[in-house]
Amino acid sequence: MTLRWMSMQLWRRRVTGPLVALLITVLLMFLATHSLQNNREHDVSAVERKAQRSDGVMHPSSHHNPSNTHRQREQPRPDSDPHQHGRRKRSLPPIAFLKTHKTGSSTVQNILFRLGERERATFAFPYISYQFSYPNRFQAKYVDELPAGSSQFDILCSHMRLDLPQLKQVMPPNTVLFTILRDPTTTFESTFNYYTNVVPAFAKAKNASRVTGGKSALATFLENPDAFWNPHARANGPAKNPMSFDLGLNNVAWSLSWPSDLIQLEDAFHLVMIMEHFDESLVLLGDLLGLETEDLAYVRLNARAGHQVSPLERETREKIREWNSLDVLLYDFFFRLFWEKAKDYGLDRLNEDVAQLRVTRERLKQKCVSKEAVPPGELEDLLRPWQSETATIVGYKVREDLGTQDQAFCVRLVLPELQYHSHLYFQQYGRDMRAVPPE
Ligand SMILES: Nc1ncnc2c1ncn2[C@@H]1O[C@H](COP(=O)(O)OS(=O)(=O)O)[C@@H](OP(=O)(O)O)[C@H]1O
Repeated sequence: MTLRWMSMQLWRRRVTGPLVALLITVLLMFLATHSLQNNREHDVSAVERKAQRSDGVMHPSSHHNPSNTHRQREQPRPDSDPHQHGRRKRSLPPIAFLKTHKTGSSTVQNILFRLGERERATFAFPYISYQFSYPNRFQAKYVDELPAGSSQFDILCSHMRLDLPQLKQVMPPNTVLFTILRDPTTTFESTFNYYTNVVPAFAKAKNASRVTGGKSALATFLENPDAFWNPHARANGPAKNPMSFDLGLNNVAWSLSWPSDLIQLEDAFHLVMIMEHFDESLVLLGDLLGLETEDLAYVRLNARAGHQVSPLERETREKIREWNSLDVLLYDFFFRLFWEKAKDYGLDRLNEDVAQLRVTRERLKQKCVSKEAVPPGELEDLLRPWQSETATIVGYKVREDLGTQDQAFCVRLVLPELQYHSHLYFQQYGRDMRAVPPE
């Protein structure tokens, strides 16, 4: 069975699925009309409740934020709006961003961090450290408590392995859920090089490469991945089909439920961004969330030093695609869906908005950044991205001639994930984050 064939089957299901749903809806409408004619005393409030329940992607049966424990904010913040539980300046919908690994997700997260901080959103942070107990499947109990005065979580955007029903227990019903995917070849290459010492399958290949005379760890691994990979080792999750793994799919092997699991994801996600079309993705995101162009401006974060990234040879690319065939399927599926959404938005309109975003992005970069691609050794602690043992991650220097307000904005624009996370956590809870307990 070829990937192209499987991809076409999935695509056909997408087209036939809505047709079947339409037929069922027509049938139900007919039956409902019939029943209404026979029963004039039908329960209007039940219909309203149903309409409210179906108004969004999340339908939690037991919400993590029980209203019976709701505590009112004792001292509303200065710009409070009584209609928005005294917190928001704007009506931003609740947001859940599935932060996939090595896909440009830290850049997206930084946009959400800035937005959330400015809008005084309540973040759903991990109970411990920066991730929701990754690589375990997400559980509602991995989320820290709702802070005093907040009635719901507004933004969740830390790394997790997705479990939709558990996520629905945490976030409100009208949450906008989105994620980002990247070409499976470069995703895997980046994952391998960043996590060489962390993922056991990769570390084994690295050790083996020491005796294979000059071959890189990646080349050694790709020659015979199964020799290094134990699918039962917990930390080996990202070693094969890392994006499928993060989305909670079976990443080990194709299974009969895979297509329907994928369709479920399609139904649940409002948008799946494509890293190779980052700006187009942001424009669609901005449209979903009602954002201004300035809100979407960014600098590329968490990038490896240029000398560590060399173009992959054709044979290597093919081997990576073969090893990660489910990620190829996943990516191709959402790539097509992305361009369907882009067409619905209007391609001319999209191009215009992308051009405007790029002008804004460039203007803000000129205003804020004095030097880019700065090696970690030259950066002060605050602006130094976390370094893996096997990859050098570069950062930015901020201009020194800025006024206080501009400096506050510019530092946030380039602030690495861990520093920004700690800052927001402290701001939200008035205490430091919990560290991972020693094993
Ligand atoms: N806007 C934009 N456009 C293109 N590429 C981008 C962008 N933002 C981040 N990146 C690249 O994404 C990689 C880092 O991804 P993540 O931030 O998701 O990594 S992490 O899992 O949070 O560690 C990392 O890829 P590699 O450099 O190949 O490792 C970044 O360079």
